[in-house]
Amino acid sequence: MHVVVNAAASADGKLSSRRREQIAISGEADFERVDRLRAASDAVVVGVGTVLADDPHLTVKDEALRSQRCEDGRPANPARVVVDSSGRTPTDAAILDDAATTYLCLSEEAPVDRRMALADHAELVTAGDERVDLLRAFATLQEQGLERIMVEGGGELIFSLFEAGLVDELRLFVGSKIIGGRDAPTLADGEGFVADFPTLELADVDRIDDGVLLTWRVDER
Ligand SMILES: NC(=O)C1=CN([C@@H]2O[C@H](COP(=O)(O)OP(=O)(O)OC[C@H]3O[C@@H](n4cnc5c(N)ncnc54)[C@H](OP(=O)(O)O)[C@@H]3O)[C@@H](O)[C@H]2O)C=CC1
Ligand SMILES: Nc1nc(O)c(N)c(N[C@@H]2O[C@H](COP(=O)(O)O)[C@@H](O)[C@H]2O)n1
Repeated sequence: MHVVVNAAASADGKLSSRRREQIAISGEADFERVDRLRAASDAVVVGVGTVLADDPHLTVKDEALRSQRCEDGRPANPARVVVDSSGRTPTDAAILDDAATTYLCLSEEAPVDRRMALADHAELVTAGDERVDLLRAFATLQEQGLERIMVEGGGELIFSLFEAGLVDELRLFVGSKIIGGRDAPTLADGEGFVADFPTLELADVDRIDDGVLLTWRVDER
């Protein structure tokens, strides 16, 4: 399995505002790059915080890229995955439509009524007692044949994936906006590290529009 975290941060390092509303940090060229990365992936992963904030669809937008996937014998869109301990994903969320298979990674905490409501819309994976055990959940995804994984956020999930040692690569677009706010989400939120900080090796720097795409490989821990 190869896990790529892709996100867009403002010049001051925020993924969105303190209102946790979706903000277009990427410009047209970067959104096209993100679309190509989605098209090259077997699954696109987000945390339930992103589903509740953004109601994302997480499909490939370019029809030519979807057609190419079909010609290659793959589904038109990659699978979608939500990390959602207690099954808070609304049943009318865009991510649960018929455009792609969706996996909901739950923990044992998820109430039976939520499981029953969601089972009609998604494949349910249970891993972990309270929060989702990411190592076990990702192992189950791999058993389903999902090898090329793209994670789109948000900051809580990205921190936990670094903590679990699951990230192989980080692609961060830094855009030309200042968002500010001490409570605005950043790339890696959660508890934060105080020692054993994950370290990165810079692989590429590309200018895109008025921003910069930084590609790092994550060192083994
Ligand atoms: N600019 C960008 O590229 C992007 C920006 N965003 C922005 O980020 C914000 C949302 O991010 P955020 O609030 O951090 O939410 P996340 O999308 O990171 O989801 C976090 C939630 O996932 C659930 N979860 C379950 N298991 C785990 C685990 N092991 N580790 C971490 N989380 C777990 C938790 O909810 P529970 O306990 O209920 O399971 C947790 O609160 C929005 O404002 C959105 O717009 C999002 C993506 C990309
Ligand atoms: N790459 C990128 N740049 C930005 O500026 C963004 N705001 C995001 N957000 C992510 O994209 C998801 C929306 O996907 P759909 O268009 O609905 O398919 C959103 O939920 C964030 O994960 N990404």
